[in-house]
Amino acid sequence: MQQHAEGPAAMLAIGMANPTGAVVRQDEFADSFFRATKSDHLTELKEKLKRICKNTCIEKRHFHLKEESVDTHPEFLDRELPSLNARIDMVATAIPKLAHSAATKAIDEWGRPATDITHLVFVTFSAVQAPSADLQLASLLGLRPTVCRTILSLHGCSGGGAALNLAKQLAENNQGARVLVACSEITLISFRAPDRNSLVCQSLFSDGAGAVIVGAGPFHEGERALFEMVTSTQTAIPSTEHVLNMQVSEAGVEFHVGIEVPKLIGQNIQQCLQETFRSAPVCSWNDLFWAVHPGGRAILDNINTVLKLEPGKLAASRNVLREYGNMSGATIIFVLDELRRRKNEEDPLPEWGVMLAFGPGITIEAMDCIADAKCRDMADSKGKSFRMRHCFDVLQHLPKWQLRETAPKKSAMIALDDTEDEKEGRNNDEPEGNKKAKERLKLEGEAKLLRDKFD
Ligand SMILES: CC(C)(COP(=O)(O)OP(=O)(O)OC[C@H]1O[C@@H](n2cnc3c(N)ncnc32)[C@H](O)[C@@H]1OP(=O)(O)O)[C@@H](O)C(=O)NCCC(=O)NCCSC(=O)CC(=O)O
Repeated sequence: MQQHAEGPAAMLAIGMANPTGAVVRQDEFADSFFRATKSDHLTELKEKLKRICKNTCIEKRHFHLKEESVDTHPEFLDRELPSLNARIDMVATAIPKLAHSAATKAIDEWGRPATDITHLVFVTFSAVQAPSADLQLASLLGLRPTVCRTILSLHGCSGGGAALNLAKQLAENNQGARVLVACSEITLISFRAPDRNSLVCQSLFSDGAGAVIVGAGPFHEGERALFEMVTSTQTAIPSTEHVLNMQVSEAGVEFHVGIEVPKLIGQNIQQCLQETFRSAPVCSWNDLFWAVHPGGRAILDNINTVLKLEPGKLAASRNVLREYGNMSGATIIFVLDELRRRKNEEDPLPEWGVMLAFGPGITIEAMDCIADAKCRDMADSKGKSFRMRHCFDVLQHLPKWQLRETAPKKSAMIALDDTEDEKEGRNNDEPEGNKKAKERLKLEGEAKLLRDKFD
């Protein structure tokens, strides 16, 4: 395998799945949950959960665990009883099976054999044994025995973002690599009886799996770039480890979600985005499409307010929250799927956008992405002409002072279109050094023209 691929990685196919165990309407959740956990006598807690559920903007959630199965596991309801082994036994087959449903859909859409997958990045917070669900998934899908597997555990809701980030690095640094990202989350590992601190988690979390095929050029005939993955960053908000975390104990996995999570994300999101878009500044956040992990309604509301987003900008996230709840790391893949379906509808999506996921730490995974019809058949266009046009679009809208600061740097990173090379009589056999020097001269010329226009 050669070291580097051609150009940035792209998401080539997406698949999702939910367990068939139970679909619970949010307005019936408190009754069902208190009945299953034999907690109906805790009337105050139940009323509070009902109030919280009303404000989540969730309509229904999918679960692997059926209400009647709780009866056979009294240890799930009593913190003093060890329950980790029973939980692990139950999720050991369910997690890879759910991942398999999502991955099969992604592979079908991709249209190539599963044996062409070179890397598997598996995400789950239920992986507390080895070998784990990643090996089972590889076997269920019939992947090659040489497939390079990595499992990301306990990344919580940022797991999907972290896996896509890693898949981008793998695809870009290994020519010909095709990476399967699979996130499979089942809340059974953390299911427990209600208490004051866990009500918010109980009102939000649900089960689901998402899968994405990631690859970089050269692309095979028929491969389409749904989202080109441009720049990714991971930011830990300092001193917030105590605010959002997960603990594994004999009683299963316990989430701690502090009340200050939405506020902290709101306070730090601008700075995080500025880092992601450092080499390609954005005129207005409203120029982008948004794929945001819907951790909770209040998180989306805060992001909306802080970034002054127009109504509807977070519609894909809100829709996924409404239909499925918070499926932890898998949720961001559902949001990306929702967006790619929207981009085919009448109201076109902006070409450039950002994906955001949040997890323990508090960690923010961010990636700027390009969703554009012209990039879809990258086997022909390699997406280069789009990036060039896009960068100059951005430059044209920058204020004068920012243009002066940015234009030379910006232009230096723009790749030239092959067809432009041909038009100007450039020859592919020309020495690399000559070609680069000519590119630089041309780009500097174009940047100067733009600067002159604004001066
Ligand atoms: C849950 C909500 C929809 C509830 O909406 P409301 O409009 O009712 O909000 P509210 O603030 O008035 O809260 C209602 C009641 O819940 C309590 N409350 C709110 N958040 C709480 C929390 N995190 N822990 C404990 N209690 C909490 C409030 O004190 C209040 O109690 P009282 O009524 O007694 O005054 C919203 O608060 C929300 O979206 N919060 C964000 C949830 C979040 O942090 N999600 C991230 C999940 S973790 C994730 O996504 C990443 C990961 O897992 O890694």
